[in-house]
Amino acid sequence: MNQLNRTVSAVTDRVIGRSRKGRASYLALIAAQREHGVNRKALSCGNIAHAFAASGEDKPVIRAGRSPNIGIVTAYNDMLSAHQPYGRYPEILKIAAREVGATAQVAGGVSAMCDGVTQGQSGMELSLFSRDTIALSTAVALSHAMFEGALLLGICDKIVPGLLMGALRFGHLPMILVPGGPMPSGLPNREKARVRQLYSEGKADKAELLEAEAASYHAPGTCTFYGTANSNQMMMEVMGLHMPGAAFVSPGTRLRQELTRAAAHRVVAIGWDGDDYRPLGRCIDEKAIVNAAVGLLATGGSTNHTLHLPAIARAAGITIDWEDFDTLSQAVPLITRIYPSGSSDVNDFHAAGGMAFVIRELLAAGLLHQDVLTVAGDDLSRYATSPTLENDALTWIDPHEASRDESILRPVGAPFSPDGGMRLLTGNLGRAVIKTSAVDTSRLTIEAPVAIFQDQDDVLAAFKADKLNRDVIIVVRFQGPQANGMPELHKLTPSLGVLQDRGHQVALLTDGRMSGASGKVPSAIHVTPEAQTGGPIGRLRDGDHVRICAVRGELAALVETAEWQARSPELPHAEAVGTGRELFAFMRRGSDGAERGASAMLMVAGL
Ligand SMILES: O=C(O)[C@H](O)[C@@H](O)[C@H](O)[C@H](O)COP(=O)(O)O
Ligand code: SF4
Repeated sequence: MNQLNRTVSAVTDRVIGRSRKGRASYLALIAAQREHGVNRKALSCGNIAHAFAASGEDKPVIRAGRSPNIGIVTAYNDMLSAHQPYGRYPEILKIAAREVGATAQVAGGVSAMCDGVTQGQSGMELSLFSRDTIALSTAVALSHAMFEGALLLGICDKIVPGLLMGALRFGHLPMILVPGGPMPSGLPNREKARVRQLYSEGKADKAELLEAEAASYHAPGTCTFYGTANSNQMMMEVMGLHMPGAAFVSPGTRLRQELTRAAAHRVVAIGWDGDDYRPLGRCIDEKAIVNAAVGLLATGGSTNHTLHLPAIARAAGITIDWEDFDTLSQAVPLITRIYPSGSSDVNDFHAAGGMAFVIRELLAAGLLHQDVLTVAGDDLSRYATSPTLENDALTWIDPHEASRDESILRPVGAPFSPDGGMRLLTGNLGRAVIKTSAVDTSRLTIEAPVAIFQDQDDVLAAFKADKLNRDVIIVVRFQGPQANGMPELHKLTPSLGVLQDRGHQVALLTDGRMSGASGKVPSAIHVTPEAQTGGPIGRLRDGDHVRICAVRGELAALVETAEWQARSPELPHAEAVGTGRELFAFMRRGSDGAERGASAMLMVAGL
């Protein structure tokens, strides 16, 4: 085992120290759940009869109660191309469970929003809190207590974080995440983005734009850019919660089917009464959380995980913050370039060596904890191998060196960038996050006058009216969790990209979010405290000069101190209604700050 990198070790110790109390009570909870919780043996005859009434050919086995019964929590729907393949998974998993003398039942379904369908629409204001809704639905599913293990079917943005946040509260159960894989590559992401920029300038019409979009998003499977969904898949590998190498194998292939089948077999093998019991709550410990952050930084993953990883960690009694990301970022090199940080997509990445290469490189450099509890074993190097079929049987091999493409994957010793490009910004405007891996190095410091907006549509109107054709920092505020649910403002990307391509110094400053697919325009996002709670971003006035510097980690309003202190922030905005937003008012009002993960559910639960 390689010597652990000093920074990774120090951050891990910091996280362990900070989490000591929370983690101890969490481990006590899951131990108590296992010993005295409501488990199948504690259910009444009536409870169990209701549970197996419709179980068909599995009824005698479930009724006898002597074989493991696996709960399937599924995020299937037809809105997410990534989740569409899940429609057939319950049947596949039930058959696979029977092959090892077990049974499986769908414990429950969870909601799943496609952020691509809601991007730029009012539905996006439900997106972040759909994560906690998924966590709540996961708890409802598992509260049937009929299960000695669970399989979690989820891939996209808020779904994996939500599934884990809910499932961790049943962390005494062994669980495996079961992915579906990326859609085949269509129109390259860069070409799609080019047509979008042309359309935003009126140089392409709606028919051309729809043609490009439909050629890019064209089949079942996850979108092929490296956004939050595919960052989730990377994280599940480095946290050891998938079957090794399952992340980016294509849907509808024999290998995908065998990996899905193997997950059902494996969750039984690591189950309740076996001698290889691997409960989820022990797999997700401080080392796994730090490994997830390292994987995110090394691959240029989605900024959304600076919200989701703290939230997942809290559900396991662990606290990680933006200082930890920032410190790790200075020690973890960027070793992959996948759109928006490069021109290749996840299929190219997978074909070039993919996660097996990344994990092998990071382990060899001591940047990942190797001695971790995973669903596949006690050594993360299991995930530095690639699944394949040999004589029709699933096996794992060392990744082929030959396929490595230096434009996509680099060794730790010769990275694309010496740092992971996820920085913490601090200053008199509060704290924010900026991702630099997709930003040209000439744009890491932007100092310009601000143009203040309360809504992304107002920005687009100003752009169309040619009012932004200059050096400018676009401020979109009242976009935080308590204001309107902290939507992604990714719809701004094409227009801001046009301004940047015209040679202007352009940046975005917001208490909202960006998509994991956003990239080239420097954006200081997740500003906390948010405007809605009186945060200093609310004091900015049109024309103020602001400096955003990702090199020094600075976020500063260049306003004379006395003047700055004398200003009062803009008053909180009225809450929107429509598209169900009023139903999420309790989550907005109870939400804590972005750096804690923006969750009323966790905050009120005292987690
Ligand atoms: O964080 C993310 O990765 C995004 O939320 C992503 O899931 C979303 O779907 C984008 O909106 C897709 O990109 P386009 O909107 O550019 O198609
Ligand atoms: S990656 Fe985004 S756009 Fe694609 S299916 Fe998932 S949520 Fe929808």
